[in-house]
Amino acid sequence: MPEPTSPAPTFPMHISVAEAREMLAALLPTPETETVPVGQALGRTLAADLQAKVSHPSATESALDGIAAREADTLTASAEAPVRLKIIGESRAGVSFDGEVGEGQCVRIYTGAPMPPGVDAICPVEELRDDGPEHVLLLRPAFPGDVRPEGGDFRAGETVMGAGLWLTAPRVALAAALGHAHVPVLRKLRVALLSTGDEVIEPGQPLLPSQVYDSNRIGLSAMLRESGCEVIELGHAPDSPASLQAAIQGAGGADVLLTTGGVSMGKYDFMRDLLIEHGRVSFWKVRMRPGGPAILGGWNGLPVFGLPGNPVSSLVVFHVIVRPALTGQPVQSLKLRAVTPFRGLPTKTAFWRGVIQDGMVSDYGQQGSGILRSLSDANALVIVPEGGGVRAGEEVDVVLL
Ligand SMILES: Nc1nc2c(c(=O)[nH]1)N[C@H]1C(S)=C(S)[C@@H](COP(=O)(O)OP(=O)(O)OC[C@H]3O[C@@H](n4cnc5c(N)ncnc54)[C@H](O)[C@@H]3O)O[C@H]1N2
Ligand code: MOO
Repeated sequence: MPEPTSPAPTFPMHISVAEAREMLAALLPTPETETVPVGQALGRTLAADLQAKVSHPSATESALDGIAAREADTLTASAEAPVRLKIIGESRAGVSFDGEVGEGQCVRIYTGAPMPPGVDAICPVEELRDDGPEHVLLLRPAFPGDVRPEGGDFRAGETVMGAGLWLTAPRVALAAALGHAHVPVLRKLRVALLSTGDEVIEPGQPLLPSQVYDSNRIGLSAMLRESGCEVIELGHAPDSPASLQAAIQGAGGADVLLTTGGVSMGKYDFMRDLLIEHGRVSFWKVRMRPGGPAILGGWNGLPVFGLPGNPVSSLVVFHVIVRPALTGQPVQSLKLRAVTPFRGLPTKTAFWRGVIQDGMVSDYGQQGSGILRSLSDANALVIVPEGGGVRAGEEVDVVLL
């Protein structure tokens, strides 16, 4: 049965989630590179490979607080027959011991301190007894394994981080450890955001019958910022072609416009016809639930992605289509055992909300696309492929929310 569109659709319909993601990504510009202080690089995409400017550790060092000795001198040490060594100095992080350690000698050493020449092993303080001011008794042998070799983490000149890497907090720390005060990153994508609908009002205003607070715009704006984007807030437009058109014109300078609402079949859903008349439609409808009515098109060269108005649908479409396209980072899924069954749909991939507990996932229960509290209570999307279905006890693919 063809969809009741007017004129007859000349664009792809009912495409797969992967196709939708690829088509959106293909319309986005490749952003230029800019340089930012490493402390401000969180959530950005690395634009070039990063080489280590230094080695880490910069010298062979101790992993423990104790004494540094020659392993061979300590092999017979035990609680019953301790080995006695002479302390000839101290090496601590930042202040190394310059002399050479000879047979029967040791130095006090602390975690991160360089190993003096001549020693190769560590005995920790827990296994030592003082024997006068200048000697120490070892209750067990010193171990070479408690030494961190120079360059054991990375070596100067080595390429440690690759272009395209998403800069998480640990990766920002690594870039700093490599010696980079500034890092090259892709410019933030500028994403214009518009919510639509006559019934949608700002939180804080009194709610009249049949109105709803604009939660989508707040949630999408937050998710965009989490995804390393610059958000151009276009606010909200009522359901009329003229106001939508005026609002879309306001997206000048953006790399892409995201809208929410007005993409389905209702008399007041204008997004599709507006794009058909004034722009272009790349696809309408994705074989997924929730989120089926999503639309992609263009308006005077500006890519326009219309998310459905239902709050859960807009979140799910953002998670599995928009975010990966904007960030270039794939959707990460893991396999978990299902506690409850999850139904499949014959012609759609289902993304059901789930709750992960004790390493297993169960159905959140209420799967309606308007159940907003599920976005807070659930912590996973359970993916059931088209025509599939999951029985309790089976493994299922899960995306963390
Ligand atoms: N006859 C059909 N009806 C519907 C179909 C269909 O295929 N045939 N698809 C359904 C599906 S699936 C979805 S999803 C929705 C999507 O519809 P729209 O994108 O046109 O969204 P609206 O009708 O504008 O709103 C739907 C719902 O969401 C609330 N909403 C809208 N914007 C916001 C916002 N910014 N913050 C919070 N809540 C919002 C709105 O009040 C409605 O309750 O269509 C189905 N219908
Ligand atoms: O996405 Mo509609 O997304 O099934 O309510």
